[in-house]
Amino acid sequence: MAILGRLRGHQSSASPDSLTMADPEKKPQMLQVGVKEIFRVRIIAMAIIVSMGGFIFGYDTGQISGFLEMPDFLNKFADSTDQDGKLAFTNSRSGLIVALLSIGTLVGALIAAPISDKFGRKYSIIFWNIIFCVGVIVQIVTTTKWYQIAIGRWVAGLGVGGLSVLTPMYQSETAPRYVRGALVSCYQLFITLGIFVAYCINFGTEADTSARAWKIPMGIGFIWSFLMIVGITFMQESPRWEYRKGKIDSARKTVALTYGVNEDHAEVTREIREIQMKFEAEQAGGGHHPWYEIFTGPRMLYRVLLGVVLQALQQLTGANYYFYYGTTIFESVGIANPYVTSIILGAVNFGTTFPGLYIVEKYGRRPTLIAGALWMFMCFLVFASLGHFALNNDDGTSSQGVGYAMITFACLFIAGFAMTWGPGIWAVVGELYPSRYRAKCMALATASNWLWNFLLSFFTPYITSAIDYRYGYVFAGCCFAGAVVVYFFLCEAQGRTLEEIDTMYILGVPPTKSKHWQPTEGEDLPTLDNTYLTPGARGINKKQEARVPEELRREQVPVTEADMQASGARQ
Ligand SMILES: OC[C@H]1O[C@](O)(CO)[C@@H](O)[C@@H]1O
Repeated sequence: MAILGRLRGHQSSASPDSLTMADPEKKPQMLQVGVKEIFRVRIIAMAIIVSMGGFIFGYDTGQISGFLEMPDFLNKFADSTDQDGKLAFTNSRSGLIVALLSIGTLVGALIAAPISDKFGRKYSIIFWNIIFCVGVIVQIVTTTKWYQIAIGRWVAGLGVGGLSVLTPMYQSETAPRYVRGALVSCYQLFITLGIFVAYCINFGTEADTSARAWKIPMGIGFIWSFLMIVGITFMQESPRWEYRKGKIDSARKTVALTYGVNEDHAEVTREIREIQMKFEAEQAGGGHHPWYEIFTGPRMLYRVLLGVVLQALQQLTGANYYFYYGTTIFESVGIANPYVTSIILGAVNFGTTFPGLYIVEKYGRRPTLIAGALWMFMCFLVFASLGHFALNNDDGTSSQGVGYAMITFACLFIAGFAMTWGPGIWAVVGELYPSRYRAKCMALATASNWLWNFLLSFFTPYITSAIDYRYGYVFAGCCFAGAVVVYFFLCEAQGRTLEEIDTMYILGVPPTKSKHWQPTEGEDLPTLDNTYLTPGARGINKKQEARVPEELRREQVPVTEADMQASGARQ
């Protein structure tokens, strides 16, 4: 309910008051946001269908640790034996099989932005799903070639990577503004659901020693892609993309549909006008914005680096240490059925992501991420110390009690991650950039997430062999670093419009003071990307204005009272 209140707060601070005060006769019909507006069929459908992109990501992540233990998979592809003479993978082979998906995702994420700008969000989503299916086919048709599995995982990874940029982007461009944050966070929720379902399926097929046992969970991957492709064909294209391509009527229709109102409703007029102004502002500067502006634009280098570092740190917290190697880790601490342990980890991850969606709205980005990082730091310290100092008895046998304690701390860690850094980083990175650079910057930051995902999954077997559970201290250090980075560099975005956030970065508002920073009068004009193009209109002082680059000041697109009245959106 508090989230609801907050949404209402956004709504009222953004518009209706000024509308009604200026012209009490002609009250524009701004939407009152309540439970009915939030839980509409179209919004739920968007949350489920489009978040399938996250599900596919999570399912693939969860599947692999099961494969590495599966008798039939080992029979066909293992290249070594363990101390007990049982078939096993060497570090390089298991590392490659696990990690190639991440390399593919990295490439997929990087090329997703230009493809989606050219062909649209909707068709790109279908395209990346098809690529994912091709990757699955390449893996499934082999019977003996381990490298075919590796190549297939790389191709499937391209699809997962493309979807990891497209899903949050489509959702944020299409969702009604009052549920945008929650919808984007559903992406992470579905990642965790995918991991959990994969663990359950791994468990279900564990006893199956038949020759094709491993192909069942892999083949099931098709189902999710199929559902997403079918579902998305019934959804509208992103109105922002359509507008840019000149399909203005269709864009208006989509906005009306997503808000559940008529096309002449003030909400629709306002949103279409904002899209229009943004577009015109870009055209005013010649419409050509070379890619390197993402580094040279106003405080863009700072923001690109921040996004890249935050996404890297989301991986360096060490969550995937558990998700990729969970079964292996818990077998080595003497837990009888590692599949059961994985299912517990997956369930904790999924279950605690729900409160995560609430927490990030209720307490704000900075406190959530800082507290989460410190909590994860503490959990890894204990986990690593237990593993290194207490796990083995003098006679070399594992102590089950210590093993259980380690699992408890692993669960506490995962709960902390799922409530904070899991969904939180996708949300804050999406808020860092002005619209015209968003796709490229998000692709770069997402690629950083995948790069570290790859590096960690590939090197983890080697590092664990070398330093055993002391590896946990490395993650603990990174979690601590995460708290420091957020404290010193991330501005509080809670309750702010994207334009305000942009202004805070451009003006260099100190992150520690950002929560209470108040733009001076004039702030309320819906100048969108022009935030930094219209410093005067925002009432910022001379010193602050001087920090806005000259050429951007010249690009100013005036927004007059008359303009707003004509649009019927604001007065
Ligand atoms: O929930 C855990 C999962 O979340 C991610 O960090 C993505 O946000 C994945 O890399 C990880 O497997």
